[in-house]
Amino acid sequence: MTTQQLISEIKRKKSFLCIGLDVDLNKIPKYLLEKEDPIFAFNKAIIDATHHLCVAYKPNTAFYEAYGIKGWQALEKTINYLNKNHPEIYTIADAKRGDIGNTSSMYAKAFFEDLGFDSVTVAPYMGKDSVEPFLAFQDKHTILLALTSNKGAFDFQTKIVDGTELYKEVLKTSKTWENSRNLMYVVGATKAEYLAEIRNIIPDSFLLVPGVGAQGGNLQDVCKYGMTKNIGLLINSSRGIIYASQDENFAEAAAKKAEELQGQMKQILQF
Ligand SMILES: O=C(O)c1cc(=O)[nH]c(=O)n1[C@@H]1O[C@H](COP(=O)(O)O)[C@@H](O)[C@H]1O
Repeated sequence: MTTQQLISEIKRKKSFLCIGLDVDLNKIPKYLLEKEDPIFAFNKAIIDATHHLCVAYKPNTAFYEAYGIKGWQALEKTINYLNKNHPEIYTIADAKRGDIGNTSSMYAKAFFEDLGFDSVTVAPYMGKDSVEPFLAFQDKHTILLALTSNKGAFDFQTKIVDGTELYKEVLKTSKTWENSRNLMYVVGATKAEYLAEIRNIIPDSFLLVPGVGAQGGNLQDVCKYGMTKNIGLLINSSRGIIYASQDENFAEAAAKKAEELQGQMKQILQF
């Protein structure tokens, strides 16, 4: 999907919500465990109940890899279900990959060609030649970790290197890479106060902003400092939406949580 198509969908749905499909078998309703594929059954119910409220879904691959071959098959069924039934929805493989060039090319093929995701999250630590193989794919986005939502972000990302914070160096340098127009960036919702300075470096790029909900990030603050004339934000919530209830009504409960966030987004988009 192109950035322009994503912007059009955000305007049409009055939503820049991304729902994280981080499926933990210990947290889903017990009766689903009897199904042939509990993970896919859970995802399908969540997608069916929430697709009109969000513009993106983000399965974090850890939650699938943890269940071996069955988990990977559930991930494949989930992306196929989305691509077939809701091709207008933007899909993010949250895999946080990045390796030497020829290995990164294989990661990119896995997520863009084999699975057919619109985007994948990538760590910048190994530099230009580890990221450019992802950027080479047309109409696919590479979402680079810039300033993450966790406490450990202060271990390296905010350290001063050659007079500037490391995460700012990541933002600046990545703009010089080939096909950098295909970049988006991760900035944690818990770091909203950093967004004004981040926007000085990347005024127009889309940001994936996780950390609203379970991690305590605030939607209004993120929008105040991070929103652009083309919105420029995808706000993710995973646990705060998908585990709203462990009863049979779990999908309805998730939709209610998604609707609360989407309602706030609709208000913000009016101004
Ligand atoms: O890349 C991410 O999506 C990500 C980056 C980051 O800085 N912080 C962060 O929480 N995430 C992911 O976003 C999701 C957040 O989940 P909840 O805290 O349950 O909403 C998880 O899949 C995390 O792995």
